[in-house]
Amino acid sequence: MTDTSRDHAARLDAADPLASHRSRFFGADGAGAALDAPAGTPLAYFDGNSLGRPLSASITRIELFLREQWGTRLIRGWDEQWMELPFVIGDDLGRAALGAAAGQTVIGDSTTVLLYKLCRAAVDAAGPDRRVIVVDRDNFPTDRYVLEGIAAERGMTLRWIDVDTSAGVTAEQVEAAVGDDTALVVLSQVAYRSGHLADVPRITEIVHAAGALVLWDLCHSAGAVPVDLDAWNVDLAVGCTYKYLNGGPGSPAFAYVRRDLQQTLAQPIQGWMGTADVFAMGPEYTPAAGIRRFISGTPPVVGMLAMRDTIALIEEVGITAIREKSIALTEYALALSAEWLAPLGVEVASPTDAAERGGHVTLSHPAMREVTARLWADDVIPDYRDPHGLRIGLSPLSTSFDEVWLGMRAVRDTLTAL
Ligand SMILES: Cc1ncc(COP(=O)(O)O)c(C=O)c1O
Ligand SMILES: Nc1c(O)cccc1C(=O)C[C@H](N)C(=O)O
Repeated sequence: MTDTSRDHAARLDAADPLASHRSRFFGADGAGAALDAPAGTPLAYFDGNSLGRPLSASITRIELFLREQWGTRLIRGWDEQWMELPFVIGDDLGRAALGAAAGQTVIGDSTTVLLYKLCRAAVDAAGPDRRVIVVDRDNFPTDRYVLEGIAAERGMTLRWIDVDTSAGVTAEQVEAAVGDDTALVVLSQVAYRSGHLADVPRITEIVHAAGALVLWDLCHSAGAVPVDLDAWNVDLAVGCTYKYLNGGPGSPAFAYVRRDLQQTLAQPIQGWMGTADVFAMGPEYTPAAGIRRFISGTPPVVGMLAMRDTIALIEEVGITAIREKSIALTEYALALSAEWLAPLGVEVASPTDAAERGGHVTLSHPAMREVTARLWADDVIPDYRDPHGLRIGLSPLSTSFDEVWLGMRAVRDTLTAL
């Protein structure tokens, strides 16, 4: 039996070693609704896995940038520091949250565009007998669509792994899907619908044993679950920065390319910023050595600023402590669901074992689309994903147990009132 009282949520917050970090996020101080937040600030925000809250430090950072960097240094800023930002921030992110040594992570483009660039480069580097790309049917739409496009462009075949929407891809399924015809496998570490956490090291090993490359989509993992790309011998990875990294709407994505692959991969969008000598402006494209070759055009500098504060915070707190809080939050949401929502017919559409779950949980009921619309009207913000899924994203650094309690109570009351 879970203690469903609000006092219990307060006790969990009091015992939470990460609780103080919540007040560093704009509009999220205190427990539950922020006392001094602008009108319309959510009572409970369960969508940090779609768009994270801003850190107050980022508001200051962006304002200062406008005044002291763009406004003052103007074009000189490129030489002084902006040109290197994709690599400087990439290295910071790699160190703080991806287990990636310097020189392998870059910030730029959207996840969709980086995914295209790396997947095209990977399949073009495969031998002529490797004409198959393996992907799961429940991978995020952009991953599936990008691969459909690449397969059509390159005359390749997609091999689909069937996955239940409340589960995720297993090592056994990947083992059965790969072979000596496989060029590339593309999977998400945390499934966007169910929150299933894939066994990245084991699956990576299986793909390598078949002689193929693997790309991991880390959109729903970076900043919420431990990632150890170098130690796991991952080939390629991409991910969003506007979710658990709080980079802001449309902030540029990150790409990881293992060092020893960088010289052999040719990415398809050959732009001047990826060349060996950008301002030589030579007659033809000569790719830069190293990770620079994976960028194409001018770095989106303003969009890269806010994520710096979260990356610094992750480094300060440590991803292990963040994961512990994340597990405690999802366990608490599931416990409240068992007490309050299961009797109303709600089912859990996420792994119940915390070791197999990322930072969000999905609760299923035929009325969830309608419930989500009503919750939004009441400033309680989860999101809805077919079929029937209320997705509850619990960003570990900015979410309190009291916020979970308030939001889950609102779900219960909304469902009851239908
Ligand atoms: C798992 C996953 N992959 C890819 C994307 C696409 O990212 P973007 O729209 O920034 O290209 C998202 C989010 O939108 C996502 O959740
Ligand atoms: N990128 C988004 C957007 O521009 C609008 C609304 C939602 C998003 C998201 O990121 C959705 C998210 N990737 C998902 O897992 O569903």
